Amino acid sequence: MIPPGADTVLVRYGDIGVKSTKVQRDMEDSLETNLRAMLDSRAVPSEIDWRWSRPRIRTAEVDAAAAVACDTFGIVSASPAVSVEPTMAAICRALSETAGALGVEGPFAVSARRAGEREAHPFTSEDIEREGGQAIWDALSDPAVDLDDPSRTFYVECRSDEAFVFVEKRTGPGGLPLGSQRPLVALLSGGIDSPVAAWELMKRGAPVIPLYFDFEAYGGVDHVARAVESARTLAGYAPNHTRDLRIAPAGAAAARFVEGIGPTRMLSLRRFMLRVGERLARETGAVGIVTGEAIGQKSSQTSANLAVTDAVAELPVHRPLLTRDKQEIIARAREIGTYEDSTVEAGCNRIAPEYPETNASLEAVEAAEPDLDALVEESFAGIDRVGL
Ligand SMILES: Nc1ncnc2c1ncn2[C@@H]1O[C@H](COP(=O)(O)OP(=O)(O)OP(=O)(O)O)[C@@H](O)[C@H]1O
Repeated sequence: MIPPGADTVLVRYGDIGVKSTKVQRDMEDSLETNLRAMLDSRAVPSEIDWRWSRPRIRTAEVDAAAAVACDTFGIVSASPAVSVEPTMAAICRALSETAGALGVEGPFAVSARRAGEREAHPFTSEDIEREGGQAIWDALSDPAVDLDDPSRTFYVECRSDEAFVFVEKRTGPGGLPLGSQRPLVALLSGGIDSPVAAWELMKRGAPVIPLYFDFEAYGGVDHVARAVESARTLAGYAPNHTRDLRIAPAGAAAARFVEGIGPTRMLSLRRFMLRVGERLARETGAVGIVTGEAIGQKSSQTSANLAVTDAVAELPVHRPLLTRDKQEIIARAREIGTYEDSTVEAGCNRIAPEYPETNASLEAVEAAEPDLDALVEESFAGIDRVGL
């Protein structure tokens, strides 16, 4: 719901606000840079005006700008607003026009916040709520007030230089600005889970370097295309950070594992992927790896098997979906727009053995495993980049 004449999007952040002054300032800089890049990449003409820890986006396209803000990591909520002079008359006029244009089904309430120097305004926030409420009452044909359970709340934010009227707070992702953490390599399969896992780490500020393994003869027909689409959707949240997908050839490794390893095959495959991921991390300055694994979701993801998988890695392996149920992951994938890219089961179905081990020991895996070094080097050397 957009007030008539809306010209500004008010933006709020959460976790950034509890940091020390210096960290907060650095994060605000990153947030502004990222927001600018997001607005530019989605072609929303706008200016960002940063005052009192509260970014304001000035634009004629408030709906589009609010949608962009709500896709920007670090932002908790955004409100399309109309800006007016910080006087009672101007505020009441804006409230009256907003109520007249949008109408109200059921009772309404006014919630006002007056900030800035006391002497800047000869009125309090309670005054705004009372007089503004009267202005709305007069503008409606069948008005009713319910401060505890309104069907619409009219918000007023009054600062010393400007006041804003708005009626909604759209929810953003929250988290921290992208780039406030060191990057991670994201193993991106094009399935449902791994794009969600990568997004969760991006939300906490870590840019990702997406890496897809092409199993060639063992992969599905459109696996590469789906991985590219998932990576492209993720890159849409990170236009100034993620610009390409790395594709590592993995057909030779898959063939070796299929021919030579029985029940522990998938664990060696995961260990191979982690090793290539680590090679890429070291080359790109990334400090860890992200996967979409969740405890017990597949035979390779039992608590015992994850321990064996991790034993091959020196860098930390982040699994933000570790404790999530599939339905929760699907809901998130729909929210962030990666579900459509990944609706066909991807990954390792053609490689999996008939009777996979669910409780492997490191000794058993290592005994069955060929020397990974050469396979890792070959795959790493063949990595290709696809622009997103
Ligand atoms: N082809 C691949 N390229 C890159 N990473 C992969 C690939 N296959 C699997 N992975 C990584 O290993 C994790 C576990 O593999 P699994 O077989 O469960 O994946 P999937 O079901 O194919 O895809 P997803 O986990 O994304 O739904 C994935 O979440 C992903 O991080």
